[in-house]
Amino acid sequence: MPKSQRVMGGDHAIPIERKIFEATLIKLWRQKSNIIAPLTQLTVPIQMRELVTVSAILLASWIAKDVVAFAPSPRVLWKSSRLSMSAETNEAKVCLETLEKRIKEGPDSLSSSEVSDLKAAMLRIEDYVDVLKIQEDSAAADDDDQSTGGSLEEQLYQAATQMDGHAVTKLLESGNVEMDDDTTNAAFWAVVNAVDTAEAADQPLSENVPIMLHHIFDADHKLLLKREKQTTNVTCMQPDDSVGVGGAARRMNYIFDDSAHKDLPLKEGRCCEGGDCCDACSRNFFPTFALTPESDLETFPELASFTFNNLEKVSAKTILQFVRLIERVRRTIAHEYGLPLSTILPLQAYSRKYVAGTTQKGGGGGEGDFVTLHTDEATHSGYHYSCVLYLSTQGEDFEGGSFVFNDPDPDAQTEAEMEAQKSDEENEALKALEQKILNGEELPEDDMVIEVADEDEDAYISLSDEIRKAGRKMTPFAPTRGAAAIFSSGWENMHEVEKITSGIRYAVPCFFTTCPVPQAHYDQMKVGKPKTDEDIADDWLHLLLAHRKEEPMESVGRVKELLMKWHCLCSPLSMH
Ligand SMILES: O=C(O)CCC(=O)C(=O)O
Ligand SMILES: [Fe+2]
Repeated sequence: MPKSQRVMGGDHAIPIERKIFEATLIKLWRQKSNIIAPLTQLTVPIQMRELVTVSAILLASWIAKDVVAFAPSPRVLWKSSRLSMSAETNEAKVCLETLEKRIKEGPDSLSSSEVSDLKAAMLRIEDYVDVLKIQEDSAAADDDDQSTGGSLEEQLYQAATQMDGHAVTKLLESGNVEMDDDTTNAAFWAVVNAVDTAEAADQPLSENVPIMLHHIFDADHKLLLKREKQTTNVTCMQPDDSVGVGGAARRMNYIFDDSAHKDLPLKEGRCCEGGDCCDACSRNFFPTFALTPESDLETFPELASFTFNNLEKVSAKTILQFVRLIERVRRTIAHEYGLPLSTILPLQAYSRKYVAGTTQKGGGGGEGDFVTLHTDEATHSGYHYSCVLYLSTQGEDFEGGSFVFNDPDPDAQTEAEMEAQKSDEENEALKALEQKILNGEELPEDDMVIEVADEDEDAYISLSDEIRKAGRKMTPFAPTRGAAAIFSSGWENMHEVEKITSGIRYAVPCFFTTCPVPQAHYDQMKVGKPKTDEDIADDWLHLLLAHRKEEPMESVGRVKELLMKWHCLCSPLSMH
């Protein structure tokens, strides 16, 4: 029987208007952005019963959450979209009736027993879903999909949500259809579900996981190209080691105190030690690098403190989301700087928490309320391209804390010029005075005061700030959640983070290198570069997704391997 007939069987029609649900869902969507991701699945045409069942689960979880914490896992959502039995739909109907009451009569209209009934019904719906049956259904439906699959967009959406990597590849290769935001998002949650299911069953990951991830990463980058971007081209700079004692010290690899950073003698050109950078440098701002639900700390709580070194308690959805964002940055760098994707690897990426009133512990990622002026490539010679992705919004989550590019001010006078100007002005004034005296003019009292500089008494600026900003041109950028700055890591892009005066600021700095990994390093690995999609799936599992407790040395080894194999994990075999 074709799948569409099976699903649409009229006997179990549910007497609830689709449009009521759509309206309610849109309302909820606005109110609760943390459930937006699964909801976006509903904007494409889907079967009435699927819609009703998914709606019931989403709404029920939303209501139950107001009373007790309860949320359906993405796995349940995914499975629920495949329900086709009358029993489940009856449960869904009961849920919906209770929900309708709640929607009509307001949040307090449900008694606690109705809430527990609702929760019990939810659990029963979950129980009805039989993984094996779903697999059989989708296998049986495969052929039917070919003939009755609807528009290409619908077919793509179906294939993506069913984790049918090969069907997605075929449709995309036809060149007649692309993954839009909804399909990409649905595909992402389908992957999360597949990973969670495999983990629960202690099964290896299917080859469809990397295949779908490659398509998601491709789509993410194409979709980003349509969003706003502001680019400023800048001249690449590097330290000029031929100058002075500082240069001699740098030639000996002596590391300088940061307070001297802005005074480093520089020359034009890219340093890019050991790598292969583009010889043009720039700064790029993307106000919506990540969409709101993608950087939501309620949906992805572990994004706030993410490090590849400790994934033991991090959910697969957050790990996948973090990787997805970092890969979006990597692809953007390749695109912006015209570099082959395979030549760019992440060297470091983590979440950084800034707390007002704290001091930074150590140079790296500890808490603190500011970051002193620095150049990323000076911090690590392998950092060639940088990105900071923001998870908080200035003015909402914290005050202060602007990201600032700090450049020499071309219009600023040097100290010698300032002195010369001062004495010129003094001389002029003296000459004028002399002339007046020679002319026998009477001198008003004011003329006895020689005005040499404008002093604005009101504009108070601390001495340390005055020194910090003297002769510098500051270009501040106000962080907002989901925004990102991507820039070349050289001395042309010296930057700092201004002191945060209140609140907490979360950011994800990530640094990329163009230094090639020597083949010998791959050869030393227990499992070398992946050769098949199954190999890539195994690498995903072992390097990122298998939750385990590790000794520090184990995790260092794993992260090193992860970063070296990043390109292999995140791009299809044909691009390795
Ligand atoms: O948090 C920021 O805005 C910038 C952080 C930064 O510059 C760094 O980690 O190198
Ligand atoms: Fe930095």
